[in-house]
Amino acid sequence: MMFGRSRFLAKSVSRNISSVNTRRLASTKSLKETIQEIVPAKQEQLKKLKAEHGQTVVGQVTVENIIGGMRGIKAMLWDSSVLDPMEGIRFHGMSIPEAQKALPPAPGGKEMTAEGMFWLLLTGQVPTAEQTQQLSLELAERAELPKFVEELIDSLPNTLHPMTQLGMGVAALNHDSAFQSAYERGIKKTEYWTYAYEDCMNLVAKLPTIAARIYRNIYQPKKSIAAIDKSKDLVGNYVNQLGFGHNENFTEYLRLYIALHADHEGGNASAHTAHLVGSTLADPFISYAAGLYSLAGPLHGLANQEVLRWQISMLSEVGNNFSKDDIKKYLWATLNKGQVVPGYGHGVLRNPDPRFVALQAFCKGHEDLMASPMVKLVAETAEVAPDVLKEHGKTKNPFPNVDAASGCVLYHYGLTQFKYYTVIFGISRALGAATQLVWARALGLPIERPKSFSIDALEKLAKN
Ligand SMILES: CC(=O)SCCNC(=O)CCNC(=O)[C@H](O)C(C)(C)COP(=O)(O)OP(=O)(O)OC[C@H]1O[C@@H](n2cnc3c(N)ncnc32)[C@H](O)[C@@H]1OP(=O)(O)O
Ligand SMILES: O=C([O-])CC(=O)C(=O)O
Repeated sequence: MMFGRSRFLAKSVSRNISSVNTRRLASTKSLKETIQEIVPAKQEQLKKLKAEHGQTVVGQVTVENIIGGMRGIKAMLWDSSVLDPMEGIRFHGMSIPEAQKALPPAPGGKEMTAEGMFWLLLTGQVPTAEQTQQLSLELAERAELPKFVEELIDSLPNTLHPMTQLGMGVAALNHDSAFQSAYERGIKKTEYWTYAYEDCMNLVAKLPTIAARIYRNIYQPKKSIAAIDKSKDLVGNYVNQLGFGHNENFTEYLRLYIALHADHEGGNASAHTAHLVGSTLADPFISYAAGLYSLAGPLHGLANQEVLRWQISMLSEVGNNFSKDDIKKYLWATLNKGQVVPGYGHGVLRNPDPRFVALQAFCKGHEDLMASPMVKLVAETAEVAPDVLKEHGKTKNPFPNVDAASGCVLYHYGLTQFKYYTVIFGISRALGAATQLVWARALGLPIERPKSFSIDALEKLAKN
């Protein structure tokens, strides 16, 4: 039944969206077979592009671009998603609502899944329900951690930030890296991607197991962790191991959350870091561990923890019967202290983030969430903040980003430990980073190494 429905939707979606020549409904092939089939054509496309248009100018670089963190410079190759400043993210050309319609849900669910998004990012194709279920099983079979990684995580003090712990656990997985050992053996460059793929599958499969262990160790140390259930999808198992398996709404929310945060083109700090480290031929585990530490900064992924910290403190000041005026005053107090309003602004976006919109739509579809003071406060803050930030006059984008919305539902459902929130983002971003790591090796992309300038050299260049 689901097979037919998703097939129909996928066909209509692929007719409506700008085409990439690889997009079509996936066949009955496995994920690896599907990628294998696409690799030669992509390699050829890139080779031709370089040979025929290698010298085409795509933009100019100003002194401001260089001083301003390279924002605005178009300088990265990233196939899986593109961010439009006004419209937001598209995954292989597919907007968020289109992906929500096309990607098959988990059995019994409605939301798109991590597996469906991973398949779309890696292949540019919409998988069938059977293919995503097959992928779920494959990931579940890879989910178990090596004993020494469990012991490493268990040995960490519960005062160590969950993101620091996550990065350590992920980096330690490189003990068994297929890529690293194949490189040491001396494999051909054309074979790199298959070993990178093997590591990336293990990375995606084991990340939630590490993340759940960290949660239980820190916040529920006396409870045992559920075993992996091979009949569940990646998020189903993760939620179960977190101890929230009884709450289907929570599971569905995390499916949406993890699919939505997966990829945000190449230049965001976490994806870019993983790509940069991977370009040295470091294995996918240490490449992504580096990406996780980039995600752990408050201007990037850690903003979701900061949002909740800030909204909790606002709620304790304004009380449950708050007015828009109370929120406005609190916003000004934050700004007047010289602090940023967490969850607002963006390096590229110039409109409300469609991921924020999708998460808010989830809340609107659930009565219990609409009755939650925290969910209500987050929604009303988003109505008030843009005008305040416009009046404040600094930020180029006064609208909410995804981090403004992501934590309030977790909080409502009882995952109140906001220092943990970025870990969930980290599980998701692996899908995009892993996609790039596989394709960068398949396309033989070189080590990344932009040129830098000293202030004196720039000054001289500008004066001449
Ligand atoms: C998943 C994600 O990573 S989404 C982003 C998550 N981060 C946050 O929500 C943190 C709050 N937001 C910010 O700090 C910023 O908007 C960023 C980091 C996201 C983008 O930074 P930039 O590209 O430098 O933003 P922009 O060019 O608009 O900044 C101009 C000025 O506005 C300020 N500004 C930007 N956003 C905000 C904000 N939310 N509140 C107050 N001031 C802000 C900047 O600090 C900067 O001030 P300065 O001139 O004194 O240095
Ligand atoms: O695109 C960015 O710079 C930040 C962001 O929203 C993300 O990485 O999801």
